[in-house]
Amino acid sequence: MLPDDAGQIAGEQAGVGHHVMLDESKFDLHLQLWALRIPRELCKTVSRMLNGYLLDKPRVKPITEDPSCEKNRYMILSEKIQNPDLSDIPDQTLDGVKKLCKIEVVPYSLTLGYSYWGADHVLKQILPPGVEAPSSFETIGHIAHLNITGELLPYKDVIAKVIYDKNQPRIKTVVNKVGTITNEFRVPKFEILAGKDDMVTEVKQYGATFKLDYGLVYWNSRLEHEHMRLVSQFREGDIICDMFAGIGPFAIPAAQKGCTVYANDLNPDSVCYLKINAEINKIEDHVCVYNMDARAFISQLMTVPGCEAEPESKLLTLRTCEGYGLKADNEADSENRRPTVQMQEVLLHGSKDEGIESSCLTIDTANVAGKRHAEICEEENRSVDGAGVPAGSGRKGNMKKRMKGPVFSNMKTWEHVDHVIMNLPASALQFLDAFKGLIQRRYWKGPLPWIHCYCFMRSTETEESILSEAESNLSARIQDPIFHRVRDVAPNKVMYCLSFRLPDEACFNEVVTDVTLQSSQGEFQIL
Ligand SMILES: C[S@@+](CC[C@H](N)C(=O)[O-])C[C@H]1O[C@@H](n2cnc3c(N)ncnc32)[C@H](O)[C@@H]1O
Repeated sequence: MLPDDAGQIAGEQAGVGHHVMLDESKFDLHLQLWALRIPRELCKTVSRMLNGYLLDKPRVKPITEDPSCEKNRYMILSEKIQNPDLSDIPDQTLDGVKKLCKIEVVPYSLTLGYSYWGADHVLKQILPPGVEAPSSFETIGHIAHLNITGELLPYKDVIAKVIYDKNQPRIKTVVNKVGTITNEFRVPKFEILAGKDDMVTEVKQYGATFKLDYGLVYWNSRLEHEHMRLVSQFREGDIICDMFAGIGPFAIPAAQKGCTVYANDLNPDSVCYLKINAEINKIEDHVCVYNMDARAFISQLMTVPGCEAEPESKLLTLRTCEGYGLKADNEADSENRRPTVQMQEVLLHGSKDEGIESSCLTIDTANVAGKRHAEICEEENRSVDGAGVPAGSGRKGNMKKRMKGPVFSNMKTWEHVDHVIMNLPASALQFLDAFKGLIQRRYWKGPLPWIHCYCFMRSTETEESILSEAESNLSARIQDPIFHRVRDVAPNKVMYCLSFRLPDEACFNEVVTDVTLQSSQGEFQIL
């Protein structure tokens, strides 16, 4: 199909070594054809009559302008019509045409160039025999993500150029993943191979829009179905904690569904885009964004703040002291009764983020009213320790915004949460220990949360071994675990979602937490 010297393309280009150039002219295929000059008004009828004898090539129209006269058209004949006497066409067909008009045969040259051929075809010519062209690439907005390794590496630039050329204007940037992901934010390193150096893009998933910098945050379009599968299990009004939220592919659709979402990520860039996405999708009132380690995050949400715990604490302090033969110091200063997990800076601030800083401050509690009847304790929460309340920069303007109407701080996450999402498959199982002794029974209302913990299962592992790891980290038996196979990540590695109801014994802390007691020798804490 390609011109005679096309066979040399691979050899020549491979010979250049690590910088393979693409000579587009090598792909030109010159065809010497015949065409009929036909009055334009007869073209439709004649093309029906000549069905099977006209040029039949994808993306090439067999009827074209006659450069010498605009009243006529050229009808390009197929390559199989070799002679200008048209002896390759049956007389009967030709007679039919002749009855309509005089037939004039003209030579027609056609060049099918580089732009004509598809990417697969071009790549096949470029790569040496036996070297397989990349069959597909991941698309993230305007970015094409390639994973070129091994024997294809010397051809990476030329492959990228072909993919760019053949997919523009949709694809504007072609990148290649470099090395394996080692950083905790799960962001690969990329090199830009073709197109513009612009990693900020937008993707759509089930009606939600996500803006992201593909070079700075984690994103995997292949998880789209999983995001939706999980969110479909949530109900309007549910309270969701997303411990590893990324830029929000669970959090945003959950909020769109009317859930109240506490979304956290350690990567400040992910958090920045999470807030932007909450804004873009107009659900900033339903998403409260945190930027901290997942353990600290869940601990902070589940810890009963001092203002709530105080009366109980005093009572329990007395009881405990009886048990331990200690004298309670009910006058112990309020500082010491604070939860051991301290409030951390949550929202990004600075002028850049000002517009979205109030994103979690005006939640419509009507949505959750049916499920939660939280008392308003906003001021106390803030003044004592603010657990469960996202901290702002402390600037006056923000405080003002916070005072308005029903807010996220009305929520008492230490009383109820419906679902916890843990999508950090490489290590989420190890984070399950964060739930040990976290929830206080006397404050909790309703069933314990569902935990959706993502993990990888290697060929040496089984559902039983994963479950046993989860149980060991929780220090509790898991009842009725549900394993959902998410996707095959590598030949011997499968991503799973392990869902289970947090077991009672994993989390309830019967003994007083964070209550500082005074012994005769001095002060100590029971944890
Ligand atoms: C596999 S990604 C999942 C992101 C998102 N849930 C999704 O489905 O696209 C894991 C995320 O966890 C974040 N992460 C890693 N370690 C963390 C930690 N210790 N605490 C909180 N977030 C963490 C990373 O920055 C990353 O965005």
